Amino acid sequence: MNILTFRTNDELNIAGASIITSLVQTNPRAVLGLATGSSPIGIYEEIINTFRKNMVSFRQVTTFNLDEYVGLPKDHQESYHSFMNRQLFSHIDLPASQANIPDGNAADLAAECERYNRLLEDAKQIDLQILGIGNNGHIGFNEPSHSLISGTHIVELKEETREANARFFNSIDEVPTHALTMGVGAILKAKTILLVVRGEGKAEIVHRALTGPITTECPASLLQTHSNVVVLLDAEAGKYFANEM
Ligand SMILES: N[C@@H]1[C@@H](O)[C@H](O)[C@@H](COP(=O)(O)O)O[C@@H]1O
Repeated sequence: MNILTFRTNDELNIAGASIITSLVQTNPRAVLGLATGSSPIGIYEEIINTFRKNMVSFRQVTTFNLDEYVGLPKDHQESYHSFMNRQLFSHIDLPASQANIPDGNAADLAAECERYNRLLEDAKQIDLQILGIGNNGHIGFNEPSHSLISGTHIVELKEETREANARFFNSIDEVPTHALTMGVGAILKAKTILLVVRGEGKAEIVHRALTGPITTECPASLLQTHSNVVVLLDAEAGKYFANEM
């Protein structure tokens, strides 16, 4: 595992974006796994800057997003469809037909999970998966549990996750109770995983996940079993690693 701590957000964003853009420059048909949340936003901004300088094209890239809320209209400000359009897709040349996000409004959610699993299988392997980490150690929306699910599935969000995400809504009552998420198996199948964590609030959980026991009660701890994980931390999130590097 390659754990990097950055003094400034700019440095972190440039490093994260350059890992992704150099992958796409060398492999224009790369398959990218994308994440929402506040952590990847600065990296997406840097990717857009690189695109605007005509240094990279996403025309042949395929993307898979990790997750989506159930029952939130696609055009709701906080749906992950809206998030991705706002933060990345509307600014680059990725064809809409190659950008995959689970449909949390599908009439048959189980069939939607199957459809998403099939798309992932057809794509063979995600070349690079961007990840954040939840306050409770979740990845995507794979919540702590006594067992984890490998494929895309419906998940009931933990109260603490709804509380953490309530900051994006008018009140916690508006935060959906369920989501569709790629499973931990699909995430770990990615060739490279890029974990991005920012802020003091995440310092303890990211340290526990990467150095503590590997347990389904902290889904991010399973990243320790993957052979190619790059971790980008800001100084605050990385404070417990300071003595170890
Ligand atoms: N489903 C997303 C996760 O994929 C993300 O990692 C997490 C952390 O978000 P942030 O980066 O804002 O801390 O938020 C949500 O719960």
